[in-house]
Amino acid sequence: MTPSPSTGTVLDSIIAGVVEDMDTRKATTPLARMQQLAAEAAPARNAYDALVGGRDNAAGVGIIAEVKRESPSAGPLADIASPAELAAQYAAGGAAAISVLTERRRFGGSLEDFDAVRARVDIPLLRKDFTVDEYQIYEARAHGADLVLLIVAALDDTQLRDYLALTHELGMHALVETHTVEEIQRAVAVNASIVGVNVRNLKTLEVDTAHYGTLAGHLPANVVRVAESGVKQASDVAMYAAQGADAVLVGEALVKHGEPRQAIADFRQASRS
Ligand SMILES: O=C(O)c1ccccc1NCC(=O)[C@H](O)[C@H](O)COP(=O)(O)O
Repeated sequence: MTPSPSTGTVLDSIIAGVVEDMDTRKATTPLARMQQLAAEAAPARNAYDALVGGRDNAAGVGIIAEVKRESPSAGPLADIASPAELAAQYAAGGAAAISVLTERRRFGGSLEDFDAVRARVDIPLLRKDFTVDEYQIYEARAHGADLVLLIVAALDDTQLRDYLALTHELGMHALVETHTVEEIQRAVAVNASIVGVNVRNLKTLEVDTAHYGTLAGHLPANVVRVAESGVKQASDVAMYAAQGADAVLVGEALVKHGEPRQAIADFRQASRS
């Protein structure tokens, strides 16, 4: 059975704004032109390989380090004068990939931030947005993304399958984000290869780091397992790694940290057992 798409009020309101903004961009750059730009972009980097490296315990868990200016739950997080410089610090600290929020209204992100980061670092980049239309997937590729976010709660099964197929067709991977056992089952049913469990409930914004451990047993061994959100310190990363996470997505703790490069090195070190 295909559950109805997002019912959470926060998620619904974010998506409504995302669609309005996307329609404005479509008026400037129609789908056909965006498809052409995507086809002309340099080939995507292999984000799957970069993240599966987190299974090598000697290297420590993979860190997906996020460029996040603000959020619906916390408001303004950090005055990021140069997303490119922050990303360079992340890469120097050993991040496996970088996530750049491009949603404007609630996260203060933009494709300009994404472009600045893309121009500066050569590791896989996640275009972190609320994907609800194929246009955004072509757009991500046109801007040099290697990875897009597909939130299961925001998509019906047909969209999930089609958007994952398009992502792969364009040479990218998708981080398929879940929050419940049923959503994991839906992700697995479409053969998602990278599955995230977000410990932040996007309907209530409640964060419970114990939630990853509750769901981890439902993640098949053949997918790259990503624990998302809630990291405050290195011990949180160590906990996710001990529960089988191959990679951990960290936003707030890194953008608020005075030394993000060192923080990532510490996170990776803490996850080695
Ligand atoms: O961060 C939020 O408040 C938020 C609200 C509604 C939808 C999504 C939201 N965040 C997206 C994320 O999942 C996080 O940016 C990411 O996992 C990093 O989380 P954190 O390390 O807790 O900043």
